[in-house]
Amino acid sequence: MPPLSGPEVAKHDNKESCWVVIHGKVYDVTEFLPEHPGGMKIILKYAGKDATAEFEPIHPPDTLDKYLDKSKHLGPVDMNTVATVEEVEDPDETARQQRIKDKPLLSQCYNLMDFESVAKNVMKKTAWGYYSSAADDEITMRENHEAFHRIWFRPKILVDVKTVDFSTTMLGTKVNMPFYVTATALGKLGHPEGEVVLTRAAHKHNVVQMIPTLASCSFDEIVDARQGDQVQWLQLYVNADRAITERIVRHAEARGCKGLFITVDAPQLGRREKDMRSKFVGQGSNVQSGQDTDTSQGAARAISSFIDPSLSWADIPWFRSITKMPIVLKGVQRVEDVVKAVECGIQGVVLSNHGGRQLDFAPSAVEVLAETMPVLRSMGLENKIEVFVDGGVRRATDILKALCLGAKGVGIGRPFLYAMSAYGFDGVDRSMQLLRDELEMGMRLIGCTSIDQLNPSLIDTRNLGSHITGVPVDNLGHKVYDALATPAWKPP
Ligand SMILES: Cc1cc2c(cc1C)[n+](S(=O)(=O)[O-])c1c(=O)[nH]c(=O)nc-1n2C[C@H](O)[C@H](O)[C@H](O)COP(=O)(O)O
Repeated sequence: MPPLSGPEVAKHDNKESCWVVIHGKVYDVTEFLPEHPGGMKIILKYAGKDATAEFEPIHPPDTLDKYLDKSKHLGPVDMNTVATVEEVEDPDETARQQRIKDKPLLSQCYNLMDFESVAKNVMKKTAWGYYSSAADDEITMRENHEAFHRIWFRPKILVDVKTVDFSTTMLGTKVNMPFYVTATALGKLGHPEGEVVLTRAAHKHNVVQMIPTLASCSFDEIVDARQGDQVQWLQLYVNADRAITERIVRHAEARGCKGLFITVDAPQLGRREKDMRSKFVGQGSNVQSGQDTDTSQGAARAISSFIDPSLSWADIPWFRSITKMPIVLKGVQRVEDVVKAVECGIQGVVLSNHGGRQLDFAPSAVEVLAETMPVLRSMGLENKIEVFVDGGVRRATDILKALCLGAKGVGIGRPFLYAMSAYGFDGVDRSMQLLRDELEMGMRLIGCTSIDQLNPSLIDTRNLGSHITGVPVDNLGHKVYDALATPAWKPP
């Protein structure tokens, strides 16, 4: 059968008959329109045209094979005859391209915040809006980082610190540094290759990568990018259709994942206004024409309608029945739930508030950690469960403070996304090298030569719980902090 022609495809450009072109193939998405989590508008914008550029960053390549009935796969099209959506000349985009050309040299990035600063300038609005956004007033996102500033060290002196070793183990895996690449969705919003860039950097530095359910790359692409005995964990959003969840978990175990991290702080994805705004701005033409644009759908809300809000402790035995992987609950926010996790036979928890992207005014992970570890020790449970933290970690001193409090390891999210978005693999590689250098310096200066020497006596947490205490001015953080991304309207 000869390929379809562009004019033929262009006839199907409405709600009654909607065909799109993706990677040179035609798909009839008419019946799917009302089910699209991102709403109908964004598909109809590309009806009868080539939608590849819009589709690619948000959807893993196997999405259509997995979720669109084969009868709707209409076959190849002659791409020379296909209309594209003429993007109106966007002066902002022209200016962004110039900022990319003018960005600092990679060697001029000296810390994780430097990458955030560059990323803010070079990323597309939608990508920056999605990565940098957090819930409501973003108080918890800022508190995550500021809480570390309320912890001070009590360093030891005259310790032979000639040789320092900051390797450790996490869920039985030996890693070179006590942090891992945590799960963050939609990697291709920041870099055309997406999460496999993080896979390569994690391999080079022998740290673990947590594969997100909502990755832009397919799960198998990310696993196939693994090298040697590199270890990966799976982050799971539980689907209301448990058969789909079971299939995902069993496949991850079969592909060699060494941990199942069930995200428990997101029965519904949080309300992230920068994400919503930038999605709104992303449909700028609607704004200019005064058309009503669906602003209820940031990227987050649009891609997460499958998540099951009914997930509960009652589901834990079922999870234990379908996998032998260690199970970790990601997004635990109070010590009572850590104790309950131990009672349920769970191997680990990540104390986390999702980078502030869920419940605003949730406590910082490090504050929950300071509350949790003494209780576990008093109950003789500290060795029954591995406790990880994530959120706001931007310095090796943040990592060392968490380990002194008793954390097994630390997850890092946005910094690696920003490094990837600004400089690709080289950016993530340098960010991990910078953390390595800071870890070595930090261990030496607090007088420790190995991770097992880190303990609560090396820190002063008396102010940790006082949220109104004056904290050192976080100049770097304030400089890059972006309260509004780009407002959907120009203030008068
Ligand atoms: C920055 C970011 C975080 C996301 C994230 C996406 C981005 C862009 N996404 S989200 O779209 O649903 O919100 C996920 C996710 O897929 N699953 C998850 O468990 N955590 C998700 N998180 C939370 C992440 O795993 C860490 O908890 C958080 O990033 C730690 O804070 P920092 O960014 O300050 O390191």
